[in-house]
Amino acid sequence: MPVLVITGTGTEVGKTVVTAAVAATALAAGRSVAVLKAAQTGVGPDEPGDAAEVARLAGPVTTAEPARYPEPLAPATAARRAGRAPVHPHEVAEAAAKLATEHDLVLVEGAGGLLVRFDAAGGTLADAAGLLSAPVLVVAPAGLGTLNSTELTARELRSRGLDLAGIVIGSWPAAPDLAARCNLADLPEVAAAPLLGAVPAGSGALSPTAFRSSAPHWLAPPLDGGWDAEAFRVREAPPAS
Ligand SMILES: Nc1ncnc2c1ncn2[C@@H]1O[C@H](COP(=O)(O)OP(=O)(O)OP(=O)(O)O)[C@@H](O)[C@H]1O
Ligand SMILES: C[C@H](N)[C@H](N)CCCCCC(=O)O
Ligand SMILES: [Mg+2]
Repeated sequence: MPVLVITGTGTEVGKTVVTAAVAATALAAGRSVAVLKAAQTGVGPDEPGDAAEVARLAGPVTTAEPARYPEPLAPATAARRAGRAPVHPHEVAEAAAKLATEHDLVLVEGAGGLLVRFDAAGGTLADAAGLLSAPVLVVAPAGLGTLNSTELTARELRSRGLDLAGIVIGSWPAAPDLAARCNLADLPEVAAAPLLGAVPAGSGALSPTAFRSSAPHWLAPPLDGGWDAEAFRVREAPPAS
């Protein structure tokens, strides 16, 4: 069951653009792809959510969005304020496991960072990744401040026994400053995981055609065009649904 959970050091770090780059690369390698936005907040009923943005940029992927709440907040807070049922981690895991029976790769994008709460019990994307035993990709900013938040995220994943697949920089500036340049060596060091790519700043504004042809060049193995589905295979059986 090939599932890759995509989290970040926080919100607005480029998770959706990185998810689109991984999806486009997998599609270019001839794989079928599903994108599950675990919980979408801050988007109105008729607006495109993150999964739709991935499809726009990457191409024909199956999209899934178990729940959407209008206010731009953590899912647990947005659900509570909307008077609606929250999304529980086991529901995210079950949805991903089902999609994985029908696709070569399932990408699960969280909302904000790893420990953002989905429900009132404190369930998070980390819990969903644990239920799936799926590897987790961490999207990080390029510049000053990223070392601390990336190491905290990596430590939390390890403390839960989760597999940190690697780091991808969500928005690599055209003119990287000293901190960004140093971070190319320091990010994999503090995360104790490989740097698996960097998506150039502004890539989300490329035409879909340009995005799809460029995306494989932004990513390193096993995310690049060489494609190794085994890298995303979960370690254990999925939860019963
Ligand atoms: N490489 C990039 N190219 C163009 N725009 C980018 C890039 N990375 C990030 N952005 C922009 O920065 C903002 C945040 O990116 P994105 O929506 O991918 O964040 P996110 O980490 O997915 O946040 P969320 O927690 O809301 O899912 C968006 O406005 C997006 O257009
Ligand atoms: C609305 C936003 N774009 C995301 N969907 C949700 C981000 C929640 C972040 C909560 C937090 O860490 O403080
Ligand atoms: Mg997003």
